[in-house]
Amino acid sequence: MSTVELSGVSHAYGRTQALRDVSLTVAPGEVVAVTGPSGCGKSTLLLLAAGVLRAQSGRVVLTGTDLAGADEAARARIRRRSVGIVLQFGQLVPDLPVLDNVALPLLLEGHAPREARAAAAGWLDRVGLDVPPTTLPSELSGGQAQLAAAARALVTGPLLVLADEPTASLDTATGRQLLDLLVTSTTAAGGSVVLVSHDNAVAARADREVRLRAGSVVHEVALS
Ligand SMILES: Nc1ncnc2c1ncn2[C@@H]1O[C@H](COP(=O)(O)OP(=O)(O)OP(=O)(O)O)[C@@H](O)[C@H]1O
Repeated sequence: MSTVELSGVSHAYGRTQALRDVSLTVAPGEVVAVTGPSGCGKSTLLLLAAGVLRAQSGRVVLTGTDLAGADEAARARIRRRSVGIVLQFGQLVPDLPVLDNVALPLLLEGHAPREARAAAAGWLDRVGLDVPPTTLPSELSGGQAQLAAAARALVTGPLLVLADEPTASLDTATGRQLLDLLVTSTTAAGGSVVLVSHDNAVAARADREVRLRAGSVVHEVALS
């Protein structure tokens, strides 16, 4: 079973056709880089794969479930269980201390608060975010927020990590370390990673590169 499979997916925002007839299958353990110029549809592809956006045509099957037949609550459940998402600007819950932000996916899955916070503290440590656990997202730098978002994405041990420019706000060395952690911790457990990036160093970390232009796949190349 593929981790995620998009078949002939198209998506428009009003009159802007963001994706046209895109197909992409990501196998267990595979790392795929989605590249291409600004506005070519990379983020839209990621949001469709996560079931955040609903495909207007075509099919998205996420960890064996056809999302077309899943309502918003069911899609949120699959996402919580199987997907870790790192977006460009962290997108943490503003009112929650950073430790609770990272623990949140486990708390929503019914884990005991103590256990969830201990796991969250472990991931904050692994991503290298050294701030007091009561720090609020507004007190973090952009790079620190990105590290916290990565910890939150990894805390559940997801089958699929979707990362949109995950190293954009980080210095080169920290970015490389975070990328290594995202890839090795996910693939070691048989999970897959889809990385959206402009950065060639990020794309080079993938097994396969899928290049988009104006909403279509224009190039696909195996990197290793
Ligand atoms: N919420 C939205 N409402 C309207 N148009 C949108 C929305 N999100 C994206 N678009 C448009 O859809 C197209 C694809 O956008 P998308 O964000 O997927 O591209 P991208 O490749 O991720 O860009 P970037 O590299 O700049 O982040 C663009 O033309 C963009 O302007």
